[in-house]
Amino acid sequence: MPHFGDYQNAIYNAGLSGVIPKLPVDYATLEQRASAAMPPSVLGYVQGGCGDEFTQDNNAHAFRHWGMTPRMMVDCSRRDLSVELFGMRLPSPVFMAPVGVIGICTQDGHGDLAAARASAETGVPLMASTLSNDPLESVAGALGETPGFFQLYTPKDKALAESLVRRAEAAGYKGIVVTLDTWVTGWRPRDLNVANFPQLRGAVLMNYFSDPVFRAMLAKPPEEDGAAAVRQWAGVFGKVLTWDDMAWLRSLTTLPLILKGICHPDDARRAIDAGADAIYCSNHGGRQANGGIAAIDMLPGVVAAAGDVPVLFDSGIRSGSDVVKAIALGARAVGVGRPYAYGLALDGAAGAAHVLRCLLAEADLLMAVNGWPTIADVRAAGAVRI
Ligand SMILES: Cc1cc2nc3c(=O)[nH]c(=O)nc-3n(C[C@H](O)[C@H](O)[C@H](O)COP(=O)(O)O)c2cc1C
Ligand SMILES: O=C(O)C(=O)c1ccccc1
Repeated sequence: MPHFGDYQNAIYNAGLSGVIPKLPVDYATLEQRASAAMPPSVLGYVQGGCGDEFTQDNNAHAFRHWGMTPRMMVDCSRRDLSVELFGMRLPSPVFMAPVGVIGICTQDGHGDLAAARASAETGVPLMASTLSNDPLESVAGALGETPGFFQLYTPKDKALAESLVRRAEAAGYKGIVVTLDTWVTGWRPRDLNVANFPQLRGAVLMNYFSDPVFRAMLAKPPEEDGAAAVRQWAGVFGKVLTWDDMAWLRSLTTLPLILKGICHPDDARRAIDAGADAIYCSNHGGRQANGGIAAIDMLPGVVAAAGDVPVLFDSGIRSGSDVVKAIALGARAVGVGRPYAYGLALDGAAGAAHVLRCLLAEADLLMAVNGWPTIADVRAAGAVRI
């Protein structure tokens, strides 16, 4: 049976013929390489966060304050990293978080398709953002056998929201992720200092421009008057959602409904009472609010409140060990954000696939060393504050 950890052997064996990995295997070097290669405006948008980026830094740093105790003399020669989610069996607990500018992370402007191909290649699901350079149908078409999820930014216009969800259902996505924390953009000094917001420059709006409800709002089609289409987008982008909207959100789809951005146990309980199928604990990678608490430190409270309802997690995952810690703290599945965006920027689909394979290899080998043959064993072992 192949293991994710086999990627390590593949690297060492290639070294015997003088071949070293095209991209680094660690996040710090990957980020450095991406910083040198990406256009400064795109890099600033991806790498930056809210305020002085304390929350963003803390998201990653906080993993150092959680530790795990190894167990010996356990037969870990076969490992199984698969998890069950919404009745599907996923090969690993890792997914690609929705990242709305991956379209412009590759030089050809088709980073969304490249991410979808990386998903097809690795079996790591993609959460396809509403903000995409290719229509959600084309992205779905590149996912191969790997299940995909559609992330909805709920527009002010309900008919447009419904149209996007119908399209996602028709395209075969397996769940709808509604992001709650970004109806307005957080204060992002890196972007503000260069007055750059890619969406207002017309980037990554193809799901809107291809939507019949959106197009009907325009005097002229986006192909004829791009500036007016962007203005219309800015006017319609972000609906202020309240709990009163929950019944409507739930009624939008019979697919699993996942609420992204929940960090407070009371919000988790309320979402579940109102029919959410999963809670997605995330602080948007520290891009939205510079509140200070690392997302991983809020995960245990959300997991306790959610009971049997699956909790997904992202914000600060930089390594396989981070993945394992998040699972130990109760996440059913773990999202990766910036790391795969850098992989895309440096080497397209192959770069993203490499980043994911490295994370999975490290997670698998950590489980092997620490005596946890399955994800259930990781969860049972737990993690402690150090
Ligand atoms: C450049 C960028 C764009 C993002 N766009 C979206 C988006 O369109 N929808 C969404 O729900 N989250 C979006 N996110 C947030 C990610 O889904 C995720 O919460 C975050 O990246 C996790 O933190 P990490 O990048 O530090 O791992 C974006 C994040 C980044 C870095
Ligand atoms: O950049 C982001 O994090 C993001 O998701 C977003 C999307 C649209 C408007 C503002 C922020």
